[in-house]
Amino acid sequence: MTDILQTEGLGISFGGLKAVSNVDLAAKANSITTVIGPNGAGKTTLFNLISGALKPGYGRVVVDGRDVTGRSPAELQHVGLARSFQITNLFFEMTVRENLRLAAQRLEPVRHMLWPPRRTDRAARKVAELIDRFDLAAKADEQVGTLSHGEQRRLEIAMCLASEPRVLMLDEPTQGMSHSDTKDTARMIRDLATDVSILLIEHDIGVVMEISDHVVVMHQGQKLAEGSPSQVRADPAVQAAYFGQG
Ligand SMILES: Nc1ncnc2c1ncn2[C@@H]1O[C@H](COP(=O)(O)OP(=O)(O)OP(=O)(O)O)[C@@H](O)[C@H]1O
Repeated sequence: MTDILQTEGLGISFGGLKAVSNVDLAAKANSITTVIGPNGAGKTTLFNLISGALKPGYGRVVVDGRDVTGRSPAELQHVGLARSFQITNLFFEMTVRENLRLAAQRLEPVRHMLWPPRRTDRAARKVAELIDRFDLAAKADEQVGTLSHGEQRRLEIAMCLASEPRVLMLDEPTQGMSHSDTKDTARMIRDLATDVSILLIEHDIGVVMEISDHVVVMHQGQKLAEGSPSQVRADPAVQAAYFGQG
């Protein structure tokens, strides 16, 4: 399998703090790569560096063989990298279908936007597919503000997929969810990896162990270990830095 996303010696410091220090990461196509680590380990900062929210101090970000270091989130969307910002991208007074329709809009060639009879085809198909895939049919015409927290989180992920990215970054997708919503969301994320490569930050170790193909452990800004879920779990350095905490 080829690497769809790589970081090479990536890092940034805030004053004297090495928040992310010289991190090499490689995510395989159509797999789930999960970044774990204790609070303050540098996971979110690493995501910010990859997704263009922060400019790296040094190092490179490569998506599908292209150097995209320092590009803006909008530019990265064009090379197929999308990041879910939890529920902050949702329009709460619009329906689920309308939210998805807006997110799918960029699938339409510009000439179709100017020619109404052809306009809806591809985006409408995508919206229908996402409603089905994310179990949102019963809520499709409800205002987003009336949905449960778990449904809103699922919709946010669905909206990221509307633009058909090749890499999807999810930052703690099960945070604040009930046990049953967590299980459903984990299953959906696992299913998604058949068509999109997923880079995940996840605190729920049960979810990490169940759905990850590859786990990268961060500690004090550095990559401490990586491997399969069971390899990482058995690593004494990881146990001391992370699992040993609980
Ligand atoms: N903009 C910033 N300015 C200064 N320090 C920062 C900034 N962003 C993050 N940090 C610091 O960098 C370190 C790494 O933070 P980061 O949020 O990346 O960790 P994390 O692993 O995502 O933690 P958590 O699991 O608690 O979300 C922390 O010490 C944090 O205080």
